[in-house]
Amino acid sequence: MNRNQKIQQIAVTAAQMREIEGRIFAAGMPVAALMEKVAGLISHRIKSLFPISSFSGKVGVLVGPGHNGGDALVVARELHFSGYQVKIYRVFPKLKELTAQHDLYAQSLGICYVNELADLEDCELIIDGLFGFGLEREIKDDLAAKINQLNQWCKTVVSIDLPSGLHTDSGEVLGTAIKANYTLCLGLWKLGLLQDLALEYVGKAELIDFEIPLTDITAILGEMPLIQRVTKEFVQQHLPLPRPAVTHKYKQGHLLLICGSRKYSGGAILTGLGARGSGVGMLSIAVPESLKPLLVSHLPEALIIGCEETENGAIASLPDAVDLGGYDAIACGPGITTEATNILEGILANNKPVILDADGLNILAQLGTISTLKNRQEITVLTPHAGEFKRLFPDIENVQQSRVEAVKKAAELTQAIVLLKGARTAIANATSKVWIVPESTPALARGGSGDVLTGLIGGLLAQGVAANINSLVERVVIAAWWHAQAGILAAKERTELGVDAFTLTQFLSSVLLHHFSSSL
Ligand SMILES: NC(=O)C1=CN([C@@H]2O[C@H](COP(=O)(O)OP(=O)(O)OC[C@H]3O[C@@H](n4cnc5c(N)ncnc54)[C@H](O)[C@@H]3O)[C@@H](O)[C@H]2O)[C@@H](O)CC1
Ligand SMILES: Nc1ncnc2c1ncn2[C@@H]1O[C@H](COP(=O)(O)OP(=O)(O)O)[C@@H](O)[C@H]1O
Ligand SMILES: [K+]
Repeated sequence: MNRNQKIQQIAVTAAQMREIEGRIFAAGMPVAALMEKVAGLISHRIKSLFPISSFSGKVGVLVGPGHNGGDALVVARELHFSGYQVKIYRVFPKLKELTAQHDLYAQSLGICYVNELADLEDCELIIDGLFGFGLEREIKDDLAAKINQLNQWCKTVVSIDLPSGLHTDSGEVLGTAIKANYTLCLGLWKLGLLQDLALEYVGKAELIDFEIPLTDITAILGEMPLIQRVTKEFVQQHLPLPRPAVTHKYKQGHLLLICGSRKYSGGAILTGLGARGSGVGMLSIAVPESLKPLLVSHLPEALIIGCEETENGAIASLPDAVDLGGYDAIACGPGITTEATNILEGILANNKPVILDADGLNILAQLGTISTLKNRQEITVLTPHAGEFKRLFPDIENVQQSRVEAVKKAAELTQAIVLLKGARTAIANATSKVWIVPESTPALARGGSGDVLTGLIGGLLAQGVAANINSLVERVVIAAWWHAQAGILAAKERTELGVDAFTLTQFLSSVLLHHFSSSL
């Protein structure tokens, strides 16, 4: 794996970034030299994103009191030298020493300084250098009002490091925050940029690599950082590809899906199609007897097991002939309704990897037996969205404000793999490792797309079990990435409104062709 691939996998908190920078400075790198280097890279990127020939060249630069403001002043100077018409708006009279020096120099060059935010209204491009990872307190009063005013303007805004006002770790808005079109994140991805709460503010985000030595990164984060961004390279490493030349269907995993009811029949089909997309060797689907013809017509390759039904058309029991021990993995939940309680108890008592979603999770919450999950010998995967998560873990607070912390706690509590769905899905296991899927699309915010994910996870897990892979969490992680990428590809072809769950299943193999065709 090359340097870029390695650093793309890392996400850091403000405290970790400070420690990493501290090592660089302690090793002798002058702070001023680093600022010059970093801001040089930022200027270069801004010049290529917004060539002076492509607009009026009028740029407003917001300067805060710390080194984020220092970066902004160096950028202002470089853009000025390149012919842009730069106006600097310094928001605070008091500046950190290095920032103050750049401020003096910019003044000496005759760069225009303005006294009011309103004086930047004729600028087409705004550079946000108010706060970076040093923001400690809420933004209030006058400054908050100015940021809100700026957000009302239809300007292109580039934020340095992160949009000013966002909490570096949680992505929470501290009072108010700048809505950026671009965020140029410096050195290493800040965790907050990967949180649902931040997304409305971040715009397109990219990493500006200023060559932090890998030794300094590993000294603080370890060889395997506890929080990882899921990258294409990671996925490629863990996909069940290429298949062994000599194999047969049972060696490629046998997955049992337990899903559907008279009321929710489509969920069973979508879960089945998600599993189909995984390439799993054998697929069995247990549904209420009356759904059998429907399932056979949609998934002719699957073994459809008709089950006795309750009066309301939910699965009452699995046929005696079904031996749960005969499957590599069992996924249960989509559309089963909360009547199927005994089914859930049965599969949890069985020692096979289990994936629980939707009503499977709701039953678990009703039973109040979440704490018994930690006694299971085999892995359990829980895939809640935020609502299901709150029902399952009522004692874990602030789920949306602190998704990474929440998912970590849930995994510790249950010793399960917990996947918290969202715009930036986060997955944790009992060793406190967290993976975040850094790219997705709101096109997926539609009924049924979660069912597809359950089937995909199930199929990848079953293949992993059949292949005797000793760590299976990666299979869950790659399923979440694959699912999100299918949404992205489908949205590119069909627009964000064109990605119904069935369509999503049709894009699963396109993802592999799109990203990995050279090695398939
Ligand atoms: N040292 C360097 O040369 C480098 C600097 N970088 C830049 O430096 C930034 C971090 O710099 P700093 O540690 O100076 O922090 P910031 O520039 O993010 O801001 C900290 C300053 O803002 C003040 N402050 C915090 N919250 C406030 C609030 N709500 N209202 C008013 N004032 C508030 C603090 O007292 C402090 O003076 C990074 O985000 C990045 O832009 C690095 O990325 C690259 C290397
Ligand atoms: N705004 C969004 N951006 C990206 N992905 C989203 C967004 N909203 C939902 N998703 C994804 O869509 C899926 C929805 O799953 P879920 O809520 O279980 O729906 P359902 O039960 O109807 O299938 C999840 O994988 C989730 O991560
Ligand atoms: K900023």
